Amino acid sequence: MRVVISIGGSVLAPDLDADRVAGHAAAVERLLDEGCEVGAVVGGGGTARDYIGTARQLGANEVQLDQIGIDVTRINARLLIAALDDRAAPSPAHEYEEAGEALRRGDVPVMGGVMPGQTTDAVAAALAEYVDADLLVYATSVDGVFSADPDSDPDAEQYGRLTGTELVDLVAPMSRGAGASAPVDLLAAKLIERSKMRTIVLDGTDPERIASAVLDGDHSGTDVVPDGCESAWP
Ligand SMILES: Nc1ncnc2c1ncn2[C@@H]1O[C@H](COP(=O)(O)OP(=O)(O)OP(=O)(O)O)[C@@H](O)[C@H]1O
Ligand SMILES: O=c1ccn([C@@H]2O[C@H](COP(=O)(O)O)[C@@H](O)[C@H]2O)c(=O)[nH]1
Repeated sequence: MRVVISIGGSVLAPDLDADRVAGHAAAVERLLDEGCEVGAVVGGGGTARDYIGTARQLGANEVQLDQIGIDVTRINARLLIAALDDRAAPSPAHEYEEAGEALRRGDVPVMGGVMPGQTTDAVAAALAEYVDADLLVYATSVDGVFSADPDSDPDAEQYGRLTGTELVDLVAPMSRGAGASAPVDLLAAKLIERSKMRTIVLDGTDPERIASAVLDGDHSGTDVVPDGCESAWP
């Protein structure tokens, strides 16, 4: 199975804890040992938001803020690369072709951001489409997609399953400024919708959950399925 895993910065590096990063690398290595091909995309988390917030106060425009965010995602990507050692390509891929070549060589390509105006959610969706992945997993800080932000609305209800179009409709009204938070960004949702990519959004704070979802289909997050698909898996 070929899988792309998007690891939120708030999941991989809410602080600088080597054991946490090593745990995520170990989950990726377990997938490799089970015969999966893995591509990884890493987000910027709270560190990116802190830098973006400070630069916004200094008058930076949104593209400049996005560029700062991209730099932080690439630093976080380097942490995962360090933990994966010789199983990863040695530096974060800046382009999908570069990532695809690493995957063909048998290395794990690790990407951060690539261009302003989006988040690493979209990078992961584009990489998954580019490499014809069988599965895309978003490991984020909440267990799936909810009817409202579960961090601020106690009545938010989790969706067990959504179609690509339902996901697009849900995230379309959400903020798109640099550093914004959403289960996935709008471009990612549109790429998932058009590629009919089998996608899971789950709580990835325990990296073993990511491995279980990929290897056993065992998770408690949200499945995103192609439009018109009645069952969880096409
Ligand atoms: N409808 C919703 N369903 C799920 N999460 C939502 C929703 N609306 C807002 N969110 C927020 O989205 C956040 C997850 O996205 P966020 O981009 O902040 O983190 P991430 O995926 O770990 O990536 P990173 O921290 O790198 O940006 C959750 O913490 C949650 O508060
Ligand atoms: O391709 C990209 C990826 C990211 N950004 C900017 O970085 C921050 C942090 O990324 P997250 O994926 O949200 O952790 C994001 O909010 C964007 O401002 C980008 O511009 N392009």
